[in-house]
Amino acid sequence: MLRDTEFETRAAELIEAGRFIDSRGWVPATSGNFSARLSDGRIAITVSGRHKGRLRPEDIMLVDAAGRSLDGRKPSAETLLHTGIYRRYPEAGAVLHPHSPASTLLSRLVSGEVILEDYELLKALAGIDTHATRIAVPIFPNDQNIPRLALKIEEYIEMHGDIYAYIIAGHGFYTWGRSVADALRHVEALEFLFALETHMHGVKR
Ligand SMILES: CSCCC(=O)C(=O)COP(=O)(O)O
Ligand SMILES: [Zn+2]
Repeated sequence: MLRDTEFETRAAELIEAGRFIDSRGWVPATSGNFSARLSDGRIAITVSGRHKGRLRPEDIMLVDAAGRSLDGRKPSAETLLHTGIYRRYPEAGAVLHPHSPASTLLSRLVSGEVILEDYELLKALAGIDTHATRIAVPIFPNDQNIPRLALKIEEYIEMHGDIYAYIIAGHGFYTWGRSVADALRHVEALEFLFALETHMHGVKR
């Protein structure tokens, strides 16, 4: 059988990203999910329920652009959030979803949206070249009905324009990038900024 080298390369990148994200404590107890889009439109995504810091090659599977399993296994319960992002952002090559403490806590302190502005680290986000930037990260109420949540997110972007990330309240956040490395840089930068915002809320109280 022919080897699917692009799939294997992306899977290896997702496994490495998972190790890093777990080393920071951002995917505890099997939480989180990761994906990368291949050049033919198929999506490499984590199998549901696996520990994302201890992924093996067999823990990454393939779905089509609509999120249907291509090998009979069960993809992430949140696959439709990944496919929604890929549909909206044709340049996106990877989506990462950590259950990070700062994003989760911040969503308890702030409702509606988190505003990030005047931080040098905003320049870690693709296309931003000055700290004098203001971005809104929307916070959506958590929902066990993933198709409904995906639709809500799609409608928000349709109405408000492009975003870099979104938080699901009491749950975690989603961000993406052209490559796994880009998406991982976004995860790291955003989690740092969410932590600062969380501390600032404590200081202001
Ligand atoms: C134990 S975390 C609950 C499910 C979740 O939010 C998550 O990110 C992991 O689900 P998956 O099906 O992708 O393993
Ligand atoms: Zn989750």
